[in-house]
Amino acid sequence: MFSSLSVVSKRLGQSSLRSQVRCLSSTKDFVKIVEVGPRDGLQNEKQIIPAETKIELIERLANAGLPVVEVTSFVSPKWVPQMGDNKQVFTGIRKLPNVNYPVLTPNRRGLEGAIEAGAEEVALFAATTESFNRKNTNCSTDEAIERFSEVAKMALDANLRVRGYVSCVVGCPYEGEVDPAKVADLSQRLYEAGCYEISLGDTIGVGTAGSMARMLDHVLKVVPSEALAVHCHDTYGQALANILKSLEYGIRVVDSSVAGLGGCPYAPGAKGNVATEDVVYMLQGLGYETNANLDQLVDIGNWISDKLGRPTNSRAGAALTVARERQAKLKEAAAAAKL
Ligand SMILES: CC(C)(COP(=O)([O-])OP(=O)([O-])OC[C@H]1O[C@@H](n2cnc3c(N)ncnc32)[C@H](O)[C@@H]1OP(=O)([O-])[O-])[C@@H](O)C(=O)NCCC(=O)NCCSC(=O)C[C@@](C)(O)CC(=O)[O-]
Repeated sequence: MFSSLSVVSKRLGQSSLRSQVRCLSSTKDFVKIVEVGPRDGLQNEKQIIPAETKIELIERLANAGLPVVEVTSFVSPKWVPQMGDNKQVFTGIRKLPNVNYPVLTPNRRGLEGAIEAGAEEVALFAATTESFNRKNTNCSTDEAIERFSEVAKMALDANLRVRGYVSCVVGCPYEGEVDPAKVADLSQRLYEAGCYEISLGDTIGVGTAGSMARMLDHVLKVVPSEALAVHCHDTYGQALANILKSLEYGIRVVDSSVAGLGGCPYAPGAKGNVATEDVVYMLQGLGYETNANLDQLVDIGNWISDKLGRPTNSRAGAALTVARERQAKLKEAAAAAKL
């Protein structure tokens, strides 16, 4: 049984989101990209990023054709000060009608803040290990399950869409290798709590195509591929391979972060998410539709990296920038030769 009947009807409403997104595609197989840079990326920055910069980033990402841009998180500012401007950012963005703007909420207080700001979609999260839950949200795994079940119910009652994250699906920074059965169990609980989509987070980027496959073998027994996403950090340079493996398993939702921003403040050593530019480049090469404009994404990645004072972490972004410059020089030289 994939889910309890009590949440099926609410999830059916939520699944219209998936079909809306699929309509964007014509004949090609569609992969939905969930851009998490403004939240997962910027939550990990040491420097304070002005709210205006975050707002511009979110608006530009939506304008580049991405169907989902995770905006911020309504977590305790004592725990993650970088997201302390959540309400200002959420209410400051000019929203496009066909784009979803989820926000992360760890507890009832966060949900109330999200609703007050006008959010229509929230994302809940829990990790597979006791230690990570303690470090990230100051509670045990059982308490995390209790919390997200309560918050999911409240959110669904308020007619919000609910997404879920499972953190540490392959490895945990405190406990090491993770048993895939634990991932399946937590994914099923989130699904049964009413999440329309469960994002499987390789939080510290230790996964390989092999360990992803073993984990997916378990999860797909309890949650259908249509309700799964992958969220791959690129610490070991395996993220694209892991996404490719997930595509083979029928998963068509990929979380990514422009310029490869990010990491989790409670996952020491974790690198950023896989870069959105790299994912789009790979998906285009495979013949998938994403609705994303790669040129615009490269510009956005370069722009936000400039703001942060460092080069982009996107390999495709960096390469395409060099290729563009070379192209421009060749054009200039050709024009000069004509004179
Ligand atoms: C869950 C808590 C709040 C528990 O933290 P706690 O200290 O146990 O909570 P508390 O209930 O005792 O409250 C402590 C203080 O925070 C306030 N508070 C309490 N809740 C909120 C709230 N929602 N918004 C604003 N304020 C809040 C509360 O009012 C109180 O304020 P005080 O009375 O001391 O002035 C805390 O641990 C927390 O905020 N953790 C979030 C950590 C986080 O954001 N981590 C990163 C996101 S997860 C991630 O990145 C992984 C993911 C999703 O991307 C996928 C992957 O890669 O795996």
